[in-house]
Amino acid sequence: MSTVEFGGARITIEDIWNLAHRKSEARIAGGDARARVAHSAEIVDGLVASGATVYGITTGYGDSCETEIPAELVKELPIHLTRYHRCGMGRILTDEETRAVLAVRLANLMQGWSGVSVALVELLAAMLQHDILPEIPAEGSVGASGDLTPLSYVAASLAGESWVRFEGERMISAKAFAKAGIKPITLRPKEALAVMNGTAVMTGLAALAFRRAENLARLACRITSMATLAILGNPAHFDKRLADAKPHPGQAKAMARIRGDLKAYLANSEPSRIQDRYSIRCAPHVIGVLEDMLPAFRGLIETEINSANDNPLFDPADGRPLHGGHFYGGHICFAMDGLKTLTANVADLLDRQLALLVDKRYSNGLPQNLSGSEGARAAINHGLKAVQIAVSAWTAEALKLTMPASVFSRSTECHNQDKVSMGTIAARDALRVLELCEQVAAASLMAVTQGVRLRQRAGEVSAAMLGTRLEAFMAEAGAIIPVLNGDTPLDAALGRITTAIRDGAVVLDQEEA
Ligand SMILES: N[C@@H](Cc1ccc(O)cc1)C(=O)O
Repeated sequence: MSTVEFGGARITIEDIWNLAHRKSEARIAGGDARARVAHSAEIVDGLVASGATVYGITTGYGDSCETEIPAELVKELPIHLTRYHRCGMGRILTDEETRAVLAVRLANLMQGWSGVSVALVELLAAMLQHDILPEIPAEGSVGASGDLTPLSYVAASLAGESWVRFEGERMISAKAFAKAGIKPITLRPKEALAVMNGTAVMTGLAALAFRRAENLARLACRITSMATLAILGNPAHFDKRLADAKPHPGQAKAMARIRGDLKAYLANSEPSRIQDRYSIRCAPHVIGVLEDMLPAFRGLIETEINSANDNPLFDPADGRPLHGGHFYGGHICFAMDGLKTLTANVADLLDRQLALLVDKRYSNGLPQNLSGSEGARAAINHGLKAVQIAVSAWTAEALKLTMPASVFSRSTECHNQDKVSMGTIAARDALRVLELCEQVAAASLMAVTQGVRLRQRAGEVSAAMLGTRLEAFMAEAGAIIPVLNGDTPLDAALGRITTAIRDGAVVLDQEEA
């Protein structure tokens, strides 16, 4: 297993993905990184000893920042923060999502600006190593004192309170730690705030959503190539000269992938129509917007991962507390609002392609509903009729969720948090939209594969037209995509294909021709 080192090089989305899927192991870097963290904790110790007034250490939280905490109660303040914030509701984050959240928070705290101890970051790393996963309810964050409520479950579990999942069982974290041979910590001044007052939930979810969107963009190109072949469409729509004439790089990339897939088809066929409908001809223009925005989204997500985003921060140079608002998740919110709109548009594109494929009036000779049934029994078989209806439902649901979350800011917490990001809602929406998009992509994959198979059976697509790349894909995808010659329930197969897409197991050999 590879290692992701925290406190060393910049942490990437791929690092978070690999940790979330247990393909990598977390480790705290030695030397400077630990020293940085230790120094930050010493700054807090010094401030407490000096009797200085520091927000969240010697004051109440949020709007209660003018309440002074009696010196003898300063130590007790942190655990209170973890307790009163544990009012989360909704679904519990999945194992992958929870690991992503832990990993992002670890990356944030390792910056050395947050005043936490080495023991705390080591315990967070140990939770990842032992796979002790706090139960984090998804709802209750406005995304701008960071993710206070969901992260309170992480802070509480570090202190031995609150539920975790460990070795397939649900238990209080202290018990899981004992089983794993590690110890909970007593949260020191500032530590609960440092864990909770930041953007790690939305950012962890965003990292996962990003990877899935990236896969979806590639897959949508392959599905478009297969759909073009299935309707015997015109591969010249993806000509390099067209790409050069309007050179958005992401769009050009999508065009190049499709062109690469259809090289053999272009060389060995005559187009049936001078121009195909937009869902084919403009596919690179839909997928391309997503492709063009992904690098920008990556930049926003990775900057957030590699940032200190709580409050207050402590200047490592002179130990001064810096009171600011870095817990505000506006960048992640916009990335996720954008991502969900762009991915839902891809689902819509695939839904329209499927509408062409199942309809005899538009499919250029494919059987109605792509049914593979022949002879007298064809009358009782309905092919992918219901699958197409379902795809329309999934697409509509995805499109409905594209309402931007960021515009729903509302003043809360006695008007201390009077402008908030709602980034966590945007990230959750994005994941749900992706789930629906992956279902649409699974059904589309099933349909285009069926379409090409039917053409092969009818002798209308030869091996020369298919080319080696699509032939290999047909063989590989064929392992999970059933041949549909008669009506049969397709839910289990769709479930398997969807899971393979979500986990990145549908590997595409794409050449950008
Ligand atoms: N820490 C936030 C506010 C906050 C923290 C905890 C709360 O319960 C409420 C608000 C700030 O810096 O303003």
